[in-house]
Amino acid sequence: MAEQVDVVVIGLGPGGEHVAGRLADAGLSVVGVEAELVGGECPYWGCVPSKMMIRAGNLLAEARRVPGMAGSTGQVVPDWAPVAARIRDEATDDWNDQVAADRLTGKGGRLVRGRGRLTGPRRVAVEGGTGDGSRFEARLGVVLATGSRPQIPPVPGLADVPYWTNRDAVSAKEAPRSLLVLGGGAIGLEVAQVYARFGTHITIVEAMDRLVPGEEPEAGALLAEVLGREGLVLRTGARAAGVRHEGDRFVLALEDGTELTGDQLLVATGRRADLAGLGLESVGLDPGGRALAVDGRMQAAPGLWGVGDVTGHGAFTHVAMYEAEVAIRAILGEPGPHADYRALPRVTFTDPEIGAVGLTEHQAREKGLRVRTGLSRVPSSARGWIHKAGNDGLVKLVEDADRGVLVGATTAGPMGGEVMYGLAVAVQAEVPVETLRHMIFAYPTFHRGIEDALADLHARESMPDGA
Ligand SMILES: Cc1cc2nc3c(=O)[nH]c(=O)nc-3n(C[C@H](O)[C@H](O)[C@H](O)COP(=O)(O)OP(=O)(O)OC[C@H]3O[C@@H](n4cnc5c(N)ncnc54)[C@H](O)[C@@H]3O)c2cc1C
Ligand SMILES: NC(=O)c1ccc[n+]([C@@H]2O[C@H](COP(=O)([O-])OP(=O)(O)OC[C@H]3O[C@@H](n4cnc5c(N)ncnc54)[C@H](O)[C@@H]3O)[C@@H](O)[C@H]2O)c1
Repeated sequence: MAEQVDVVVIGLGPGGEHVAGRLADAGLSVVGVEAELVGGECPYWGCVPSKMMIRAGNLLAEARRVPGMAGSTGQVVPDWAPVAARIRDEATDDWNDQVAADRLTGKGGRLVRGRGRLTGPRRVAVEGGTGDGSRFEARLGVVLATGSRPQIPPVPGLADVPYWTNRDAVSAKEAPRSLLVLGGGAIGLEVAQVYARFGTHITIVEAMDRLVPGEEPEAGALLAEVLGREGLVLRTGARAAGVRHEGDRFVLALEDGTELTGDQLLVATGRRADLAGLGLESVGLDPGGRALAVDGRMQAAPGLWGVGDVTGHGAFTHVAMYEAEVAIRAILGEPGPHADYRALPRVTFTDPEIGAVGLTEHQAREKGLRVRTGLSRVPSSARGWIHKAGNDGLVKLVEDADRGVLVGATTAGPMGGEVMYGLAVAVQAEVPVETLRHMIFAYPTFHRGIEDALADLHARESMPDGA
């Protein structure tokens, strides 16, 4: 017999936990089903521990910038032990989710441990865990918030070697002597730069012709220059032909015949939703898709919603939380806008940070917009010049020239992610570029680079093609 409840949430990462907690708070009877840890990837193996690592790596880099700027530091001696200890004790409670589980039950939600699967419209079965065999019928419906998992490329031999994913990279007890990194995107670059700062010899292999290929080419070029200066070996436009594990070493063969070796191999080649096993076919949906298709209110089918990485709108905690809010409103029957991704912000927390919002120049041109861009460099700004060591960065603006509004922007540099915020407002609210150009920008902030980029944009207005 299926137990009657109001809502079942399958997967309690940032998106699912938020939906379950808010709906329980609102007085609904809510069951949250979780196969691993309540809280999901972000707090235990993603955002939080990786940003603790980055904080530590950045401290080392700043200390190394002292000579010539503020005296001498003697020698900075990196030690991974306090980083690993912070991640174990402060971030993850040694990968124990009791605090998060109590947070949900404290709001009146019920936690069922196990793997959830749809068995029909508004029906869920749980397998494994302490909830094994439970059956639920959800009066209002089911929310799928099952996240994503690493996408492992079909490189010959890869499946047979003990490669690292993000989970191993954030839970390592010591920094490896050398690390091969497959993938020059967000995870690969954040992790690679940290470990390099702790003395690990890094080689990054990226299939596309530049780093962070989803972002502006100027951002990729900037990171390549900085990381190269810091001693990381970069192989862009390189395809892996095979992997083997010999003794304790990984050997990564590239298509051009080069063989790279390392003590560890991190595979960071993207993440994707795993729809198989969720029982989507029982509600007439395709379990073979790349992501769960949802409408503007996060609805995938009558009585079925999806939030977070599973929807494929951008694998970010802030997207999961945003989509959770949209779904919560839909389930509670509250008014509010549909999901809107025009000003989707993202930050790659390398040093320099790469902040970005909305469309890149390429994406804007692909959409058929008449595009004009403006660029400024952080070292040429007053604050960048004062900052000196570690001042690499740029601001790039992408304007829809016909409408006179920004549709995208990139802010790379010290605190690049924070500098992006004002531009996110401009993209979201469609603030006219003319209005932005006549604002007062505080002196000498990093965000004054936006004023310089706006001036560059204006200067290009008189050019023949406006580009
Ligand atoms: C190394 C790394 C760094 C990151 N850094 C950032 C960052 O700085 N900023 C940022 O915004 N994002 C970052 N992300 C991305 C972020 O972690 C994810 O976007 C976010 O966790 C997605 O939340 P979610 O709720 O969709 O899913 P997840 O966090 O993936 O959680 C899904 C949950 O569902 C559970 N589950 C899956 N299937 C079932 C099932 N059938 N039954 C029951 N439970 C199930 C899983 O066990 C998991 O707990 C990072 C990711 C990684 C890997
Ligand atoms: N700061 C953040 O917000 C943050 C940090 C880490 C992860 N994340 C999220 O997690 C997602 C996954 O991160 P990721 O770095 O794994 O993915 P990614 O999509 O950011 O980067 C993957 C990279 O691997 C490359 N690649 C793919 N196949 C390859 C192959 N066979 N050989 C060599 N290179 C290959 C791709 O061209 C791409 O550059 C991100 O897209 C992001 O949404 C966010």
